[in-house]
Amino acid sequence: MTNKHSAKQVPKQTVLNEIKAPSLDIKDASLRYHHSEQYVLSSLNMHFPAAQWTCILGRSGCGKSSLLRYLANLLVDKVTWSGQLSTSTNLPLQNQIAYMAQQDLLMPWLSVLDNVLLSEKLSNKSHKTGKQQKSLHITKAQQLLEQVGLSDKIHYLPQQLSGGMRQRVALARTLMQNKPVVLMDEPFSALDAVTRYRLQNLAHQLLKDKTVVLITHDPQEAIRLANQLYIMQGQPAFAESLTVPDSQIPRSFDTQSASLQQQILDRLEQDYE
Ligand SMILES: Nc1ncnc2c1ncn2[C@@H]1O[C@H](COP(=O)(O)OP(=O)(O)OP(=O)(O)O)[C@@H](O)[C@H]1O
Repeated sequence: MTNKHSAKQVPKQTVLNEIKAPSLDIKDASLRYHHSEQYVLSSLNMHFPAAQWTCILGRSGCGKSSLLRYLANLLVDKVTWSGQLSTSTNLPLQNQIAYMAQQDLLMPWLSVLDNVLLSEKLSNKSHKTGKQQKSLHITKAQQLLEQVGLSDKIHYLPQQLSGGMRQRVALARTLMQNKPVVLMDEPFSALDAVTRYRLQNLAHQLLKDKTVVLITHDPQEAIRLANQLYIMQGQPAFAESLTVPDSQIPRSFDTQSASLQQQILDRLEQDYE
């Protein structure tokens, strides 16, 4: 077991996208932003099973993004964290993670294609990549853009796209990274219902072997995709696990999922009282 973002070095030759997806465990954790007296998270216990989808729901402002950003190593020097964060592999977590933020974070001066290729380009700067490898990356990026329905927009700049299209570019960029752990913060929120439905299916198919943590405000989305479902509630927030139906994912809506949806809404409503 490895403790959180440990300084252990990954061997240079290690190809991260070939690493088996790890499970993640959080034990009795708390998180507080520096310059704030309030804890955002407290007594947090969560288990993200290897190669499965964990969905997290919770009232706006309860700390879901803070948790994901901490896991993505984006809150260094900004928060005080206590508690245990461990993974089932002996590798630093930060090298295993692809993170898709709530805002698409696309580079405005880069084309859609170059935005999707960005992480490859950055890593190519440190590891020399041959022409053949580069052209494989471009083909893969084009395929992903086709799968998210943007093959006719690959040379557009982000400002020429709608919010939902930008979200699809961000999804393609996340898939392109091919990391064993994928953290997604409301990845489908700006999409129309049918595009959302299709991209949920696509993401599920393409992220089959990954450990996925997905934040959503949509109970139906969580029910469709979750192997494991948490509701974060309280202030500071803790996480409660809810049992999901033992059915194939992505789930179709049936009486069992309707009853889970009611349970989720009841829990969420309680948190506003
Ligand atoms: N950089 C920061 N410094 C101080 N406090 C912060 C910072 N970022 C977030 N917070 C506070 O942490 C709490 C949790 O915010 P967070 O964005 O994690 O919530 P959330 O559950 O993701 O909300 P939403 O569903 O609206 O995205 C909020 O009270 C917020 O004001």
